[in-house]
Amino acid sequence: MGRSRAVTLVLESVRVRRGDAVILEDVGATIRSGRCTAIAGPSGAGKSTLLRLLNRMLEPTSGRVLLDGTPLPALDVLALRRRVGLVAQQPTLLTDTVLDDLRVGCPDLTEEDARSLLVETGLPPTFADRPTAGLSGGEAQRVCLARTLALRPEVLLLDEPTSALDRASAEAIEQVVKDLRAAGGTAVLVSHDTAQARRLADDVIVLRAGRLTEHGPPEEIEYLRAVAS
Ligand SMILES: Nc1ncnc2c1ncn2[C@@H]1O[C@H](COP(=O)(O)OP(=O)(O)OP(=O)(O)O)[C@@H](O)[C@H]1O
Repeated sequence: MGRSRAVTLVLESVRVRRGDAVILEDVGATIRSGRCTAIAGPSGAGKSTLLRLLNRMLEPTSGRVLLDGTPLPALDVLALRRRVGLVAQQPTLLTDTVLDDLRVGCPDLTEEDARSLLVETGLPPTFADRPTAGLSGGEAQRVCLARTLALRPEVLLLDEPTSALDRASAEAIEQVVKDLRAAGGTAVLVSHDTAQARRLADDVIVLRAGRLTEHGPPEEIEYLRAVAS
């Protein structure tokens, strides 16, 4: 499935507050098009928060996020979320069967395409017929990934996509990221798995306590050396 084109996301002095708590402070970064960027850092550093800013699941308290130079609030939010698809750590399934779920944003998706999207994410094609109730966390997350891929996003945002998976299933997800990149798409991946970040990422952003402390190619990132997995 081809994706239309790669896009660049820019964060400008982004700050996120929740009550008195500062979750992100003065974060500035350019997420390059056609690349895979991994967001790394300790638990609670603000990684998921940063990811959610990139398709307006969350608004910054101050600062801006731009897509190809346009501030996100100037774009239609549903169109934005089709272009910049987020697969959350806690997946939400919306309908009764997997096939219906894959068709939520894409009603014309053929059964054949639905089954091949499932295979892409490491699930058997027969999964299309399964009820969504009772899926495991890892299965539900992969159905959400397949649902997002059905929209052919230009940017794929993945929050810990393999933390609940065995090695073979995780490899399927890593292949999805590689294929997207090979097709010119952009991926942003939150991962605690530093070996995975080294395998997949062209660029790594490190957050610590809400601040961006490192940004560059994996071989230059001290955090990946310090926290080897
Ligand atoms: N709605 C909220 N209200 C208050 N604090 C919040 C809220 N959402 C997130 N936080 C806090 O913001 C901080 C960053 O959360 P976030 O989920 O972005 O971290 P993370 O780096 O993705 O963590 P993990 O690796 O554990 O998933 C955490 O301390 C979290 O408790």
